[in-house]
Amino acid sequence: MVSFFVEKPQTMSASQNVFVSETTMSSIIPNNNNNSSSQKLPPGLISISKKNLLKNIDIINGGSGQRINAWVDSMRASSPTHLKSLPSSISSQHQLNSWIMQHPSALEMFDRIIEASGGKQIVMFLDYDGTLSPIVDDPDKAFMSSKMRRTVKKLAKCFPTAIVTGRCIDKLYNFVKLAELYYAGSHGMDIIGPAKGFSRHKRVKQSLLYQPANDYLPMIDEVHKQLLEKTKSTPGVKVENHKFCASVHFRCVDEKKWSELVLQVRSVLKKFPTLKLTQGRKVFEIRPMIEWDKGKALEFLLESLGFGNSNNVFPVYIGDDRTDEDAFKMLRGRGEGFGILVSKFPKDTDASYSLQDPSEVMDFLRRLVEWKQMQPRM
Ligand SMILES: O=P(O)(O)OC[C@H]1O[C@H](O[C@H]2O[C@H](CO)[C@@H](O)[C@H](O)[C@H]2O)[C@H](O)[C@@H](O)[C@@H]1O
Repeated sequence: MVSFFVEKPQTMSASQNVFVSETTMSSIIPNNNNNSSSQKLPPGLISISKKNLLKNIDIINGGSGQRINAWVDSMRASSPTHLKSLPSSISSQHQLNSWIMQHPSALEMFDRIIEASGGKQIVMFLDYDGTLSPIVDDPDKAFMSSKMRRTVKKLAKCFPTAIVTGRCIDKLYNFVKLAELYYAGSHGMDIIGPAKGFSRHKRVKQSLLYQPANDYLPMIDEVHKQLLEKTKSTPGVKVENHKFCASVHFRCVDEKKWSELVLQVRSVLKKFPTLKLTQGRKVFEIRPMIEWDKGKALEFLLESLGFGNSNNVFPVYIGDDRTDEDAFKMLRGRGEGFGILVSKFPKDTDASYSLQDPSEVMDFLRRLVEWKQMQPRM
């Protein structure tokens, strides 16, 4: 259930408090909150196989120690560098090589990628944390290097470029400071287009494109407040308000305290049945239970750019996180463009290529800029 390499991203529903493996969805859980046993899936409601439902039934009924352990296992698995999450067989060079063969380096395959784009309009989608900036302990210090900023600025001159992130746009903009980009903050629930004016230091007014979770604003404020209060006794925890979602970081929480943290988070979420919980890199993400994610944001942006029904577009999405898988999957489904996973470790992914870290991301973006600048102007 929790092996990092074989499972798709997991979602924990706040309303039902069950683990849901998105790979095994088959039948639909009746919505306990409205006593409906209808088989119709309301927007945002998740489905789960009967087998998994039975397996997780004790969570619905209050949860046992065993289930709390499942949460903790999943927290361990959220970091591929965590030794306990690495099945021993994966450590073999053979397995590693075979993963790399399936997800070759986007740098090494650069020429083939350009060939595949076949003269179509390349549109760039970039995740922020772990993609444009290195992962650090303090989320408030996840600075982007000036070299990376200059590279992204040049990239945006060559191709429409968007940053798609779990962070809220204001916090993200403080790091990126590029008014010429599209931004999809709060996991794509806050989308804005490039500003007309430019300012390096101040966020100038940008055109608002889309906010599908507007109704949830007061609820996110409230859940953020309650999470802060509830978790304050746990050393190292960090709770962030990202406007349309909230994050509870456990990167700096002693592993011995993880089950305590799970209980704290769960006790708050029980009161918010229309919020769901997903997991990123050593972080719980609390999000509205609506059918919207980074993949939907990508699709929305392509449509806004005029490529809704066009086959003359080649979107490239670069990201490192479980939440980026929604965008990778969307691209696979559309059959155009592809995803690039930023990871040094094998992961189950819908991305086609890989890059090891943000410095390789920068090299790849630079090569794209150089290639574009060498093309004859149309
Ligand atoms: O979609 P992203 O741009 O990748 O944002 C996802 C989360 O990123 C941040 O957390 C991650 O980066 C932190 C700084 O390096 C790190 O300390 C943390 O462990 C990572 O999970 C951000 O703080 C979260 O709120 C975002 O949801």
